[in-house]
Amino acid sequence: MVALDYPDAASAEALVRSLEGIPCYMKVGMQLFYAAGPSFVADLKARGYKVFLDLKMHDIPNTVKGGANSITKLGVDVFNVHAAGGSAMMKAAMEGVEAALQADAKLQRPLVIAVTQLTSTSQTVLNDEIGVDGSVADAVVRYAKLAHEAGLGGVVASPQEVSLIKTACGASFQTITPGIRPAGADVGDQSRIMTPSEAIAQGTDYMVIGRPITAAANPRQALETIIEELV
Ligand SMILES: O=C(O)c1cc(=O)[nH]c(=O)n1[C@@H]1O[C@H](COP(=O)(O)O)[C@@H](O)[C@H]1O
Repeated sequence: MVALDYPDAASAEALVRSLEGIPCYMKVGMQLFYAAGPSFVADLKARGYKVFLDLKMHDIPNTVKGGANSITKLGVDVFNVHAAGGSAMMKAAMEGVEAALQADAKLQRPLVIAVTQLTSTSQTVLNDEIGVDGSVADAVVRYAKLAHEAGLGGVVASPQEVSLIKTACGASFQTITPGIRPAGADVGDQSRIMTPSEAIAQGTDYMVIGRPITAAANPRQALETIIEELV
């Protein structure tokens, strides 16, 4: 999943074109969605791309239900909420999806996933700033179980936690992992990272990769190199 973290549709479109023909999901996050809106998503879908709409909803259940309803009508393949919103909020998201599907049989069912602990969150930040005791891994697994029980299809976590999540929630519970950094790549603001091949070895279902591709001098070559190293 390629993170299209760009300020406008034109720059994102240039990246999409440069990757033409390589099978990957396009992830539209808040920077691009707030600037380019639903029409950019609709355009990607019309051209046959799989789309992960990463808006990380976290609000009261009724508001998230409405948000999930609107997102489902956009026809995206994957979208996310924050597990920290709790079980009622996550169940409300699923209700919003169901209502949209019942109203329009032509809509596809999106995979709804929950963000556990952001991959930028370190052990120190979790304990000393956020004030959550215990290990990051324990906090991630707790959120994963909550999301699983609420009926979601998977979670966003670091590849470091994939095997623990699969053990706790089952092999078919999907893991979507950012925090991917090829050896020697700039870590930036990420904290819990792994290389693409390490993430695959952990059993991740989807890798989310942004700057290692988008900030490269030749993004297509950067993605092809990552893929070549995996096969
Ligand atoms: O939900 C996400 O996609 C997400 C969750 C998380 O915990 N960490 C995380 O980095 N992301 C997103 O994944 C992408 C990672 O981008 P890079 O760090 O540039 O590879 C960004 O678009 C983030 O918004």
